[in-house]
Amino acid sequence: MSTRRITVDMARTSDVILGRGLVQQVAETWTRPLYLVYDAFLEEQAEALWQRIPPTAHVGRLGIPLGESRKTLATVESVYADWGRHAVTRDVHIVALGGGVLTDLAGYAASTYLRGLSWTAIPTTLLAQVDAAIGGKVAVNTPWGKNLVGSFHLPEAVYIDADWLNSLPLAEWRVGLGEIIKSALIAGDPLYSRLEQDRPPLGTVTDDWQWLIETTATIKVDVVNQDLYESGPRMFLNFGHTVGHALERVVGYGRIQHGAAVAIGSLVALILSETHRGLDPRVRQTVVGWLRDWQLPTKWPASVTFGAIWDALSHDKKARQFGSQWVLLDAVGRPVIVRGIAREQVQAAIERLKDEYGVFVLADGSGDREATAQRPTPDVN
Ligand SMILES: O=C(O)C(=O)C[C@@H](O)[C@H](O)[C@H](O)COP(=O)(O)O
Repeated sequence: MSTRRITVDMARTSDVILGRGLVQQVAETWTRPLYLVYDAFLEEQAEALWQRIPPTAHVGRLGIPLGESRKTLATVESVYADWGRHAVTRDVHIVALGGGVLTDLAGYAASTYLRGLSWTAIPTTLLAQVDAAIGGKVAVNTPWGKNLVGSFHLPEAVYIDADWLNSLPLAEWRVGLGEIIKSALIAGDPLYSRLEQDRPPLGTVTDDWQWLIETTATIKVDVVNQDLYESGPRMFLNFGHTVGHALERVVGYGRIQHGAAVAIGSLVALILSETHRGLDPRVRQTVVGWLRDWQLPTKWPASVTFGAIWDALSHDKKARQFGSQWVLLDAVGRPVIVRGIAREQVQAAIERLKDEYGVFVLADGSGDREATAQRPTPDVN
């Protein structure tokens, strides 16, 4: 029998557009039917944005109270229900306004409703601007693991306006720092050397911050361009997240900030990089200095046992039937995927972290309420 191969080959693009004040300008030009999903804590800003969109484009809007603990399928269902009420059809474009939790959740709802609606992300937190909103990974958490139910659904556009960050509480700036540090470690210079020279204070958007945001976003775009579906180099973006996500699951979603969990996870990955790949220990010293400067943790949460972490690691999305895979470093800018790290070796790395930096008691209220504490942004009116 002769065989024939015909191939579906579809190019997909996703524009990341950076600039101050750009969202307000662009909203006035939106004419197709639009539905706005936003973090309920951004009610005032969402109202201002809605007023800028021509009324003929208005289909509906929904503010959802969010936080990592509400990034669930139940919340997605409440979004579907509202889309059903508004008779959302395939030509309706979804606009998602908020932090990483909101863009992950709204993007996931958009990827599944009517088998996929087009969407645009307007990230309003540092985490979302440098990482979460870029690259089309959309997901919700399950009791078994972080972001376990999700898909790859590229937003048509991501509008990164750093002015949103001027109203962000310091704790929420810190949530995003873990991703900037991760990007510096996997991509190296110029980001790494810039952070070595200077770590700008949190709280106000300056030219230094604009540079850090644009550079980190560009690193992410470059990696996603090589490997949208994470079968290779995109795994590097998960540096520090293997143990980070396990910590979030073990202590309970929203009970530890994502940035704090990634900071601790990055130190474990650096220790393993030293023992398994010969990474220069001075890299870890440098990173510990950055974490201390920016008041991110270096210690291990006292209540978290190794057994619980090990169980949680089995749900890491990089794991395969043959076992776990880790993102480690041969050197700054030279990440590598490593298989076959034994339980005792992971345990030894965590014990070493505890010995060298100590443990801390996770206080109530140290959790992640990304975006929820954001105050009205003066420039959206
Ligand atoms: O976009 C990616 O790819 C990343 O891995 C970026 C991570 O920083 C981000 O937290 C992502 O959501 C984690 O991906 P996951 O597949 O482990 O859920």
